[in-house]
Amino acid sequence: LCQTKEQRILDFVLKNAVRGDPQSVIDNIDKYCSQREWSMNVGNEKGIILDNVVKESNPSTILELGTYCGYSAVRICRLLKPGVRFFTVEFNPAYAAVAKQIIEFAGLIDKVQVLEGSTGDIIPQLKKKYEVDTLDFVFVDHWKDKYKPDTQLLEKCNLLRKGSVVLADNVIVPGAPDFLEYVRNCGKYDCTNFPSFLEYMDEKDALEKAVFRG
Ligand SMILES: O=C(NCCCOCn1ccc2cnccc21)c1cc(-c2ccc(F)cc2)cc(O)c1O
Ligand SMILES: [Mg+2]
Repeated sequence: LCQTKEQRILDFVLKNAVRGDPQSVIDNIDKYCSQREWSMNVGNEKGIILDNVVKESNPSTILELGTYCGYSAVRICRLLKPGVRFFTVEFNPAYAAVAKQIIEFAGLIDKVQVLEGSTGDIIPQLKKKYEVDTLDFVFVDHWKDKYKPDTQLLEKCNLLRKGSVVLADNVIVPGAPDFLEYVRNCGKYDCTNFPSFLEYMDEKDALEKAVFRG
């Protein structure tokens, strides 16, 4: 019996999507969350912007902060060439469990490492424990008050290089005002705002792209 919304989303995907077909996984999560139960996936409108930024960055090492059910992990990884590494950090073990099953069903689990824990603990481990040199692309989609401190932590840990792309969800709703002020005014990033809509709603939201100047 599916007790949680996340388990119901997983169940819908397992029943209705095509195993090994990432697009059908994406389409079915969007179908369930627009018709039955709203949930905080980046969604299709912002997802198309995410796709375009990923394609133009052509990244080899990617970090995602906030896995949730794995929707954006599937969206990003379906576009990546073989041999790239995708790390995604999830705080909530129940979300991580659902995400792993959805990523596996999509056929992308070999590219993905789901790291369970807090960004504050995991980011400082990336170089030594996970053999990361620098990150080409970071998708920021976790607690909105951690966007700024975690971006500063990425800098402090020397995980960003000239041209590293930091793409942040929800900079309008729920909003990340201190993050926006920081990346736009600290002088270390070239920023672009992409107006869009909150997933499955008519409310305005936006993504912010901040390219590290090195
Ligand atoms: O809250 C949101 N996301 C964050 C989840 C927890 O993240 C916690 N978390 C995940 C890894 C991780 C690692 N370390 C610490 C905390 C860590 C979020 C919320 C909304 C939203 C919009 C309108 C509403 F009326 C209500 C909610 C929309 C979104 O797109 C979101 O992404
Ligand atoms: Mg979000």
